[in-house]
Amino acid sequence: MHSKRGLSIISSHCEGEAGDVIVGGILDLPAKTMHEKLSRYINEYDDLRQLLLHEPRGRPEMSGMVIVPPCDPRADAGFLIMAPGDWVPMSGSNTICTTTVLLETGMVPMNEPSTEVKLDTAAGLITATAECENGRCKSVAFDNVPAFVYALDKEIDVPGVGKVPVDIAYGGQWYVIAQAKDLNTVVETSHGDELISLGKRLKEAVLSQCMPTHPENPAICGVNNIVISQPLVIQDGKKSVRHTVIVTPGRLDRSPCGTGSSSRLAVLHARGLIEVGESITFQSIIDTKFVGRIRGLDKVGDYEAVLPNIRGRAWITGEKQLRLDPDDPFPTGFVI
Ligand SMILES: O=C(O)[C@H]1NCC[C@@H]1O
Repeated sequence: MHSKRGLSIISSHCEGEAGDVIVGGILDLPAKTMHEKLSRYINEYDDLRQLLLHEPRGRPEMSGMVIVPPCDPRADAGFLIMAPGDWVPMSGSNTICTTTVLLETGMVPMNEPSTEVKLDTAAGLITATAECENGRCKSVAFDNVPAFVYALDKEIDVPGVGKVPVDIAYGGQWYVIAQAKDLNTVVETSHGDELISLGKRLKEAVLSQCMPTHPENPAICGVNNIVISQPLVIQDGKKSVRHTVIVTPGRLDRSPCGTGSSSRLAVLHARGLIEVGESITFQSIIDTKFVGRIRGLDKVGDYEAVLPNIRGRAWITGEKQLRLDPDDPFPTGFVI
């Protein structure tokens, strides 16, 4: 076997959402901040993202993480997130996958019954706490970066639907949140193609009207993904909401989406629907769950922000050595 490139990968999934964690075969690109490091990887290693995530090696329904040295001295490790459409500053399901891989492979020492792991990301420092038993992570809860609302009830003209109110919020990535009933749809897998098409149209329509921009880092701007939601339900005093997230360039998140759920915590708090310390269950389109909680309040620039905590579980699914044959006609894969 002759290879031009090789990557060592531990594969995993978090609540159904696949995340491949690259543990070897890619060198660090030193930088002062993780966001600068992310920019260097985008400029110098985007071929590796395409190699891993595009067909025939990858598929749109997965992400890839690169473990790198952190820039913040408080962190145990850094990681950068490759999505099928681009690189993103933060991801919830992938934080849970990465924490699980770091602890279950011994890259970060595991302590039972719980281990705290500090992870440096391009969005900021994340603290993950894993409940550990017999060498395994039984759950991972992470303190996300502050989440805040950019707009509530913004009227958007969606082609083929008409005017619908949407919320726009940041939770580590930028989200547009719409109600399924306003789009004449339901959050069910049988409506998958329709949900993806609506998500793409919504994203384009929002971007033609505004450009959400992070006040502390203007490079974090635009719209990453779309949340389409069923109404919030209160049963026996417990709050839950079923939603799906249309991830760029157009596929459904299998998990309840940690950054999307964080952005929803900011919106729910702004609407007076959830208090600090209260929990809410976010349910994905395949019925998997994250538990979200607001652990406190903060400010980001002039925006009132909430401090989200998101809990879920990941499982390691295998190990692989990805190779690039010098004669392979698809060194950066292909997208259909
Ligand atoms: O949990 C999340 O934040 C995400 N899952 C895949 C797409 C998003 O990054």
